[in-house]
Amino acid sequence: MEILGGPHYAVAGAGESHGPAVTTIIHGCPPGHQIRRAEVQPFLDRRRPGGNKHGTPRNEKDKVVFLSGLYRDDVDVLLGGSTLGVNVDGASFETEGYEDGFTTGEPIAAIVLSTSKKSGDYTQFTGPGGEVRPGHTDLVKYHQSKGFVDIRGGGRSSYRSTISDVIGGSVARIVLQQLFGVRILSSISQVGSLRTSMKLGDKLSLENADETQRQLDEAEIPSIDVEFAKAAGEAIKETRRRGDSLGAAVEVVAVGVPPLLGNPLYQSLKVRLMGVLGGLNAVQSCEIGSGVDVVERTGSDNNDPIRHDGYQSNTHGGLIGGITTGNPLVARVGFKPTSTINLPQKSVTKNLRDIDFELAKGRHDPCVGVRAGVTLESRMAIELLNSLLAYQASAHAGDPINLF
Ligand SMILES: Cc1cc2nc3c(=O)[nH]c(=O)nc-3n(C[C@H](O)[C@H](O)[C@H](O)COP(=O)(O)O)c2cc1C
Ligand SMILES: C=C(O[C@@H]1CC(C(=O)O)=C[C@@H](OP(=O)(O)O)[C@H]1O)C(=O)O
Repeated sequence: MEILGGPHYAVAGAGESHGPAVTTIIHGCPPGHQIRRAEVQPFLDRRRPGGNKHGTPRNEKDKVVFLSGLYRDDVDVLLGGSTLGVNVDGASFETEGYEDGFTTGEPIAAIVLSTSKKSGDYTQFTGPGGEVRPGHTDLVKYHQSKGFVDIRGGGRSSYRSTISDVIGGSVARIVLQQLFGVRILSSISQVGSLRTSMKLGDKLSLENADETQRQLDEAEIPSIDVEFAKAAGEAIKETRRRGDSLGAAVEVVAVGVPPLLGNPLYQSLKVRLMGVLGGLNAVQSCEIGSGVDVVERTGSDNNDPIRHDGYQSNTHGGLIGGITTGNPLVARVGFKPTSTINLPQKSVTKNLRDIDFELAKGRHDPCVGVRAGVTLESRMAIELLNSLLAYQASAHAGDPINLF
């Protein structure tokens, strides 16, 4: 089953890129946490297509409506904002969504409508004679589903599916911030051969998290290095003009992480984080802490010295033995250049006839790293909250369980 996180905090999603909507259900959110729709929306705004001039020209507003799992006695506040309307069999129905309520522990459902589709752009991919984009899922999905596949916009394989990751991750990070002050940010550290001169993991602290997020939001592309962001923006623009695309690397860092979370071996937080970050669309690498740089070091260079008040450096990236140390969790994720490009390529049809492939139409991201950060943060939040709940369920360290 395709579930993100779990078994304690889990996010299920449904919906294809050109379908009517993306639906999300969150299981296992503990009760008593205030969730305001207006606090979740900004995370979706960072993910949405059309939100950054260096992303896809598809422009979705991606407004979220919450349908369940929240409550408060003051129903005017609970219902005071969004509505959801449908027209079926000639009749119209409209109802309120939840705007501001407390989690009840019941499943939280949410919906985001898809309203800016150009499905005609995908006719060249239709049927057994349909063409295959090298690097996208067209060929494998067609054969895996025995031809019964929604080819429009990449269907379920589209980055659009990560709306669910971001809704589930937003609720998780709000809960983690309310409980421990945890903050999770990301910064683009490389575009093509251009690299940043600074690392988010070296800069981010609980004290500067708000200011750092503001800088990231204002930069040309979300990076803490403003000069790099400008140069990278130019490189992306120029590459898109030539019909090509660029790869990128994104750092994702959590601060305020409680220590001792995570299993030690086969379900360790290292396994799970590398899985969810490394498994995101278009990702080809995921490093923790100093990552691949450790290969060239000696133990004496690489070990983080420890004093009574903690680790004095962070090559380990917040995880030892798959368990959090309380240091910032640091990961660096490498993205391939977008596969759908406007240059001629060698390919096949779905029934394996050789063709010279050329894209007829379409709206694509020229560098997927530009919009990827918030989804990496969300996946990290989901895994962290799941580990926290697992710890609370198994550590027998809490208060005695009393009814009266
Ligand atoms: C932020 C983001 C945006 C993306 N946008 C596009 C896009 O516009 N066009 C495209 O062909 N692929 C895009 N992708 C990549 C595809 O979703 C991905 O390559 C595809 O699902 C196949 O998965 P794989 O590359 O992990 O093997 C995007 C990925 C991310 C992370
Ligand atoms: C729709 C989104 O991004 C899409 C991700 C995507 C892909 O192949 O992953 C391909 C493009 O789809 P389309 O051709 O339908 O516009 C992007 O625009 C989104 O992020 O919500």
